[in-house]
Amino acid sequence: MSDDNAGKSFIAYQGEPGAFSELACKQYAPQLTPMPCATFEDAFEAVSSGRAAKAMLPIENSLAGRVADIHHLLPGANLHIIAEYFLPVEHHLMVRPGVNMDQVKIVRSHAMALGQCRRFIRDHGLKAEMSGDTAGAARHLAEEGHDDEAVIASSLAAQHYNLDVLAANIEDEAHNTTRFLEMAREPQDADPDDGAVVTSFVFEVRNIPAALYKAMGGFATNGVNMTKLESYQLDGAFTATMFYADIEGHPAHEPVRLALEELSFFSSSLKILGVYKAARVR
Ligand SMILES: O=C(O)C(=O)C[C@]1(C(=O)O)C=C[C@@H](O)C=C1
Repeated sequence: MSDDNAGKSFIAYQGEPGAFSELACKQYAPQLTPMPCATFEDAFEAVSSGRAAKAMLPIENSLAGRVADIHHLLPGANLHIIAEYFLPVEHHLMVRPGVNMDQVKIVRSHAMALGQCRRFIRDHGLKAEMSGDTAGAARHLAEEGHDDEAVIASSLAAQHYNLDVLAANIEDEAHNTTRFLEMAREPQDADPDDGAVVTSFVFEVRNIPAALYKAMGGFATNGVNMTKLESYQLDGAFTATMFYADIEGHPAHEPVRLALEELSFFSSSLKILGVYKAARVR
């Protein structure tokens, strides 16, 4: 069997079993076996090398905002976005069996998860400490934690590591949702006639007056809706900015084609990351 065939049934994610990313894999791609990876780079590499067919990666959350590392890694990853998936995220506070709330002083979790439960953490006077993923924090607590420590993670993680849930649904808002991107080695462009489509791309402009205004002009004049725009610096000199954008529509549609053409005229680089079915109408 070739390496490609060996990896065909796996979907890579960052974190340990019980992580929200694993939950997203199980819900969106139940036909594939989730493959835990220590870092985002490892998940990208699993797909590039053929050890996994796909990767499922969080890109943004309705409460805590963007997952910064993914935005930095996407442009150079040489993978393609083939789908998006919105996972409602419910957080639970869990402890070693028998521990009660009065004993808990420290809470550990992924930075994004801590950011989604700020109110609970503050109201209970807990000291927040970051860990690589929610489920890894749960495993660590179960294996070698102390009674003054708690973890914020999924109910799947509580079951997996046999922890007691002390408080359920502690996210700051009930709408707490994380948007995931499914990535693959080859593009799988959506059919232009198959309903709502998202096109994702990165582009670079020089840090000079009106550079972004000009780059965006074609989207305004052609009536193309932009649903996400993130910027980040490319070097320590702060002379060039990379932008990540999502727009509604397919490059085969005339307004999108014209807008992208105008963008490429005003930007120093433009790379389409994926053209895929919209999971939600924005
Ligand atoms: O730590 C996990 O459980 C993850 O899957 C990571 C992650 C994230 O990076 O945003 C995924 C979804 C939730 O928003 C919280 C954490």
